[in-house]
Amino acid sequence: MTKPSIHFPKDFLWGCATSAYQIEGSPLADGAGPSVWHRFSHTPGRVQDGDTGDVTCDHYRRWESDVDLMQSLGLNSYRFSIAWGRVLPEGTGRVNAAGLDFYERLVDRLLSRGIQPMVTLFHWDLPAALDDRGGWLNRDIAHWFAEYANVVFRRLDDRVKYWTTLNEPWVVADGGYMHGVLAPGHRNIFEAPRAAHHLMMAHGAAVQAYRAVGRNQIGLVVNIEPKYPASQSDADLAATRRAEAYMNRQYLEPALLGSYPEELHEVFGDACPKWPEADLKLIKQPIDYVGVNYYTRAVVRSDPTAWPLKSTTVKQKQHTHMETGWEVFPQGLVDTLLWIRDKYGNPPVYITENGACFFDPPQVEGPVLEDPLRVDYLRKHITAVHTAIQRGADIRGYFAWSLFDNFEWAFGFSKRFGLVHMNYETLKRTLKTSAHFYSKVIATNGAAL
Ligand SMILES: OC[C@@H]1[C@@H](O)[C@H](O)[C@@H](O)c2[nH]c(CCc3ccccc3)c[n+]21
Repeated sequence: MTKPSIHFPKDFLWGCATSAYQIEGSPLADGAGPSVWHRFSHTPGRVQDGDTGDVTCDHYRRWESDVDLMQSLGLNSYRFSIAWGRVLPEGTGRVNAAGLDFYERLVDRLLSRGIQPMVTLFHWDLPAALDDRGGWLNRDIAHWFAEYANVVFRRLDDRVKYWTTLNEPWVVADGGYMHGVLAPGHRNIFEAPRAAHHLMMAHGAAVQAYRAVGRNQIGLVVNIEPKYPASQSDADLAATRRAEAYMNRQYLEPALLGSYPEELHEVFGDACPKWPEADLKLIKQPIDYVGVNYYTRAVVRSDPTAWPLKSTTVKQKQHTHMETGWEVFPQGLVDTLLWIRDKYGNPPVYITENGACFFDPPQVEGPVLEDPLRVDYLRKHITAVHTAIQRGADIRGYFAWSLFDNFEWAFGFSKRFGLVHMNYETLKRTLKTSAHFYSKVIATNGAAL
């Protein structure tokens, strides 16, 4: 039987995603202020092998040829983030013209090559000067973030059609304040829900500010990892509900519904704050789309000794090279997209990140580097997106994570997610077979799957 031909919607966005601290390098160039990730990566023991974002892909200096590479792949869109500290070195107040100019030139070159920018305002690299004032633990950060957002909206909204306020507030709150494995490295269950709440207030304040000056689309990007119970026991079912509330609903529901899931009381216990209704009204500003970052699923088992969720995830069969062994599970993406369709009124969705790191085979030099496992991963997950579209989910774009191998936060350069290989000594970019595969998928709007 011939394979049914796959086609995506006519104006579907096909892109790659990156973030400022992970690819730019030159973190203090041209008047930029340091971020919490500059400090964190320069703190011994925080990042594997002592890696930092000082150079990484050197995109801050190679951006012109990098945009040309994106064009050669046939991308019609590119998701990147703006480093807050390049624009406002102290986080508020003084604007650093050179920083804003860099992003304006990048946007102009993307548009000249037929590539739509999707711009993230915050992808974890908070200005260190604001962390010194309490950072995400200070309620004033909602105003600080809206001030920064306004500076960028006023300069670029005539050319940027797709804005994102925050990338993955869950990772910032869980990694940066609950477990302390990401910047700013706090391990405190009383801080985590407050950081989470202030992140969402900042999101709301920026969306509210956008409605006064912006004419395009703005949304929130969340990481969703669907949770499946390891058994049908009451304990495993309850643990799965807690895990789903803590990661997948804690941010989506205040943004879309104006309320927090009840299960958070079980997670945070007496650390669970009570928030004024006005806060939730601010957070629930109407947004134009939901950005979903999907990588894997979690099979959840109750574990009363595990902090703070009293649950653990059960390792599955085929998984990627991520330390936690992220399972390759494309059905989880279908389930996630249909869950959003059904539970939140079928909002417009972009898959703002999807990808995998594998132990790619030993890299021999040459025009193309073989990465068959990544090709298989992308094929299965892009097919999953198509399945969800056929079943009525309103999916409008897909961004592969990532364009380049890059700085993978606390894992440093040890994890490679790129469709394009990065040689960190020579900074040579080399396409992998996954880049060629993705180019064909884009050129045929999905038919080449
Ligand atoms: O780890 C790969 C990428 C990062 O490089 C991006 O900066 C970040 O946006 C991003 N988020 C996720 C998923 C977050 C997650 C972490 C832990 C467990 C489940 C999901 C994966 N990634």
